[in-house]
Amino acid sequence: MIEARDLKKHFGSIKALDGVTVDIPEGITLILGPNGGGKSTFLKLATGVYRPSAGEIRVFGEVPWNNGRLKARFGVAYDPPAFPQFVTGREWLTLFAESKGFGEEEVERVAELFEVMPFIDKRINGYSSGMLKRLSLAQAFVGKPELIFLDEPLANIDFDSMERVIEIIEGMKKTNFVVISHIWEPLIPIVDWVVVIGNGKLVLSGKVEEVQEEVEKLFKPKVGRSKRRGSEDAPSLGQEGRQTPSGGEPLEVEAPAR
Ligand SMILES: Nc1ncnc2c1ncn2[C@@H]1O[C@H](COP(=O)(O)OP(=O)(O)OP(=O)(O)O)[C@@H](O)[C@H]1O
Repeated sequence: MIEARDLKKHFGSIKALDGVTVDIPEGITLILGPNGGGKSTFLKLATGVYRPSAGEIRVFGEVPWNNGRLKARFGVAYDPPAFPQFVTGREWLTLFAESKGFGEEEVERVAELFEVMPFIDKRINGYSSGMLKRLSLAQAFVGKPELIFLDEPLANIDFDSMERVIEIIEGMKKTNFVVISHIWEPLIPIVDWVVVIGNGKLVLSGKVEEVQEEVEKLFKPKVGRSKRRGSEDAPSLGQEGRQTPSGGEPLEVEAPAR
């Protein structure tokens, strides 16, 4: 479905993508990688926002750059979402839907799907990050495109909404998805293919069953309690909210307000 051959995108001296060759099949693909690794750049090359510095990318066999006919087959939610500020969510979605040949009914369908209805008639400049994310998801799904690109669809939304987004993606069997997400673990059960991009290069690409172990090694969060905590040379925690550095006066630590 997506073929990249020695794909490069440079911004001055920054090599955002530095020779990526990868084939992404139909289905649901998850793109993973460290911050600044080149994932969003890859997505913007696939959606025709950027033109490659060198190499080639094809989607459904066609070059996306300057290709309105191909882009009409995509839905895209970028991260962070960008909208005009002084229109309402409904006005924006209506304008967007009309540009794709859809009307108010489709606006309400996607707004209900992502629970945008409670704030759809408010101006976008008053939206929270989660509201902006839900509006951007609704926009990407207008007209049930063949291929939907989602950059961080689970960022800034609450747990219930995350579950809902995952269910919606899973339920759309005829739609292909390319999803960039640092919150990857809840997506693994519904994903077919995984691509890892780091430092502008392809790190791995394969069926989820074949690469899951490697992915876990690379991305399982290592954040946790320090092993030093509680050891003899570490500061000891006494009473709640009170830390005692070795050899010093007790240090008052204000407990967070609940
Ligand atoms: N328009 C741009 N102009 C200049 N540099 C850019 C531009 N877009 C991306 N970059 C740079 O290219 C590199 C790759 O960025 P990219 O946004 O593709 O990474 P990413 O993998 O999506 O990162 P993250 O996980 O942090 O979103 C970074 O060094 C970034 O600063």
